[in-house]
Formats: sequence, C-alpha cells, structure tokens
Amino acid sequence: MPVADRLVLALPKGRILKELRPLLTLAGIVPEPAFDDDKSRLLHFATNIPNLSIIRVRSFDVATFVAFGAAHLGVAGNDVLMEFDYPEIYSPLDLGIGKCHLAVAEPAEMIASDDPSRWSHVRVATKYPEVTKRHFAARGVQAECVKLNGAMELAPTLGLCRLIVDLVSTGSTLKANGLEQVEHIANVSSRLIVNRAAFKTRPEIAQWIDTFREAVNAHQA
Ligand SMILES: Nc1ncnc2c1ncn2[C@@H]1O[C@H](COP(=O)(O)OP(=O)(O)OP(=O)(O)O)[C@@H](O)[C@H]1O
Ligand SMILES: O=P(O)(O)OC[C@H]1O[C@H](OP(=O)(O)OP(=O)(O)O)[C@H](O)[C@@H]1O
Repeated sequence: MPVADRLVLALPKGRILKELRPLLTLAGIVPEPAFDDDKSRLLHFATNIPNLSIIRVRSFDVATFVAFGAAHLGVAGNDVLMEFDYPEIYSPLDLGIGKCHLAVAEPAEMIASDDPSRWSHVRVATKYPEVTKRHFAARGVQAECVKLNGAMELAPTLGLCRLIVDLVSTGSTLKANGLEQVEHIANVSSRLIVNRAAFKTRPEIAQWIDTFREAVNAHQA
C-alpha cells in the first residue's frame, strides 16, 4: 500500500484509549499486538485494515496532528477542541466516552467570603488558558493564566493562584485537595475528528464516520 493512500487515525494515550478500545473493536479495527503492549516504544501501528494505521500521541497533540493533516482522523475531547479552536478540524461524532466537565474551582474555605460577581481580574492555574480567558472575558473579567500541564489542584494550596480551571468527573480530586467547584464552563466528551480538507478528497473518511456511528450505537445499546 503506497504511503500516500494510507489513512492515519490519531488516538490519545491514557484514559480515553481504555474507553475507546471496545469502540475500535466494534468498528472492526484490530491494531497490531504492540498497540496493547505498554512496554512497546512503537508510536505508529499497522491494523488489520490495509490502508489504515494508528498513531498514539498525547491528547492535545491529536488535535494538532489532525489540524495539520498529518493524521486524517482522530479522537479528542471537546475540551481540547475548545482550547485550540482549529478551523481545519471537523468533529462530526460524539463518541459518548470521556465524559466530564470543565469547571472553575477555588479553596472551599474561601467560598463564603468570596463574591465572583465582584471579580475584575483573576489569576488562574490551568491547562486551558484560551478557554479560561474566553470564559472570564465573556463577563468582562480579565484572566491571567498560569499554564500547568497537570496537578493544578496543588496551585491554590501553595499560593500560586486562588482559582483553577480543570476537568471534573467524580469531584474526588477537587475534594481531596480542599477545593470546590464555583462555576461550570462546559460539558466534555470525546469526539471523532477529521481533517476538513482530507474529508473532501478521501471518500473513505465518510465511510469511517458511518462505521464509528454504528459502533457507538451498538456500544450504547
Ligand atoms: N476525570 C476524567 N473523566 C473523564 N474524562 C476525562 C477525565 N480527565 C480527562 N478526561 C478526558 O480525557 C482527555 C485526556 O485526559 P488525560 O488527563 O488522560 O490526559 P493526560 O493523559 O493527562 O494528557 P497528556 O496527554 O497531557 O498526558 C481529556 O482531554 C478529557 O477529554
Ligand atoms: O473529578 P475526578 O473524577 O477526580 O477527575 C478529575 C481529574 O481527572 C483529570 O486528571 P487525570 O486523572 O487525568 O490526571 P492528570 O492530572 O495527569 O491530567 C483532571 O485533570 C482532574 O485532575
């Protein structure tokens, strides 16, 4: 199979991959064995479909690979899509996995004495500076963002900032770190994403969207 004919599917490492695994099977995609071997250092995997290969990258990088056309399809949370807002990405299908929400949180002991309607400038630790700035700017509040790549829940306790914007699912990470949600920003789930230019020129992409839609329906049935 000439490389130019091959479709590349970009998948995130970590928790989404675990939830995605049954959907891949239902879609009839069987990656080569190294894909399921945590010790393997391989990043690009063949599948049982001759013209489809898989790359495994960090969740934020899935969007970048697809936006630049280096991968044709991918799976990313809409938290990532909101942060980058790439016009080159089309996200036609909610996969119904990776469900959580983006929220603003602050130390529980500060909530009683704080009035969010009086904020004019806030400092926020987050992995999502663009989403955070937009969220606060919508009501005229200027957000100074400190970019962290994980463990933002530590930031208020150590005096880096008072607020964080992060993903919340069960709420146990916030609770364990003495924080409470004060605002809901957006619901999050994982989406099948495609490169818009590739979608126009590669008819197989529309077929894959249908296949994944059927897999999602079968998974949820
Ligand atoms: N607690 C959660 N519950 C459900 N979905 C989540 C949760 N946390 C993250 N997600 C979803 O999974 C995606 C990947 O998040 P995760 O925290 O696993 O990334 P990560 O592995 O820490 O990222 P990185 O690629 O930076 O290592 C997020 O973009 C979001 O869509
Ligand atoms: O509400 P909860 O159920 O506690 O989930 C929320 C946590 O999940 C995510 O982190 P993750 O576990 O992916 O680790 P990370 O900090 O490495 O991103 C997120 O960043 C929160 O810390």
